[in-house]
Amino acid sequence: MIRVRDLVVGFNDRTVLKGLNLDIRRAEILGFVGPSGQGKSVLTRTLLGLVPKRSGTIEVFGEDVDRLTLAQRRVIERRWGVLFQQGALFSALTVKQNIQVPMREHLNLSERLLDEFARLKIEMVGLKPDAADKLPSELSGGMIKRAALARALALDPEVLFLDEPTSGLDPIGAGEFDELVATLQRTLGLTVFMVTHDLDSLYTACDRIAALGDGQIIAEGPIDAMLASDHPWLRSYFHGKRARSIAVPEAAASARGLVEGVA
Ligand SMILES: Nc1ncnc2c1ncn2[C@@H]1O[C@H](COP(=O)(O)OP(=O)(O)OP(=O)(O)O)[C@@H](O)[C@H]1O
Repeated sequence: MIRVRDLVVGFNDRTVLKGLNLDIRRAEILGFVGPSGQGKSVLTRTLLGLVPKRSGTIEVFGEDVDRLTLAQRRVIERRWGVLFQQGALFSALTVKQNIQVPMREHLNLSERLLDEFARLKIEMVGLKPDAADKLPSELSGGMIKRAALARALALDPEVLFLDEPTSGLDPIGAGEFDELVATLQRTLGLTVFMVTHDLDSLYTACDRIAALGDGQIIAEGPIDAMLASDHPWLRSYFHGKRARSIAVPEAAASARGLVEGVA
């Protein structure tokens, strides 16, 4: 779906991505991890064409992005949806109006259809219908994320880019959001690229994980491959103190389930 080869991206005298290779496969949820400040957001923004690359190739839907005309580029932009880290809803617009922004930009629809489609997206992300006319300031953190997701889905994208979608949510809210993304991915056949620091998301929602370190992919594969890696950062990330509280060994987890079940 997306193929990145030898990608180099930098700012002034700092090179952030140093010959990075990555494939995002159709209909998978790919989790993207790595230490802070390594360039996860920079990669996302480069894939979206918001940051220029120094060299390398990016193919999206089989097309080399360097060879696209402006019109072709706009067609591709309609095929992806984006949810940035800072929610980024327009604060002066209601949820419905926010969702309709990309629709108005790319489609020529009647007001009646715009309302109908917005209503549908609101329902898809599990918000109540009355959320439509609320302003972002009237919503909880979890509802804002859902509204931003509804806007990312506005044009029925094939690929969804999520930059730390669960940051700022409590564990229950984060878990519910992961479940929502996984359900939407399955029912709509979406391809999802998700930058995350959330270990729970990696365990429960992601089909594959790619880890960034020193400007390149240091490991790529299902969670088991991450757990087996002996790269120092991956070891401390997946086997550290925080990780151990989540990655309960299976036997212990089922035993605990039994005990809780009895109680
Ligand atoms: N527009 C820019 N101009 C100059 N430097 C930038 C720009 N955007 C990002 N950088 C730098 O690139 C590096 C990577 O930043 P990026 O935000 O991608 O990290 P990250 O891996 O997403 O971190 P985090 O996990 O903390 O969000 C940082 O050192 C950042 O300062």
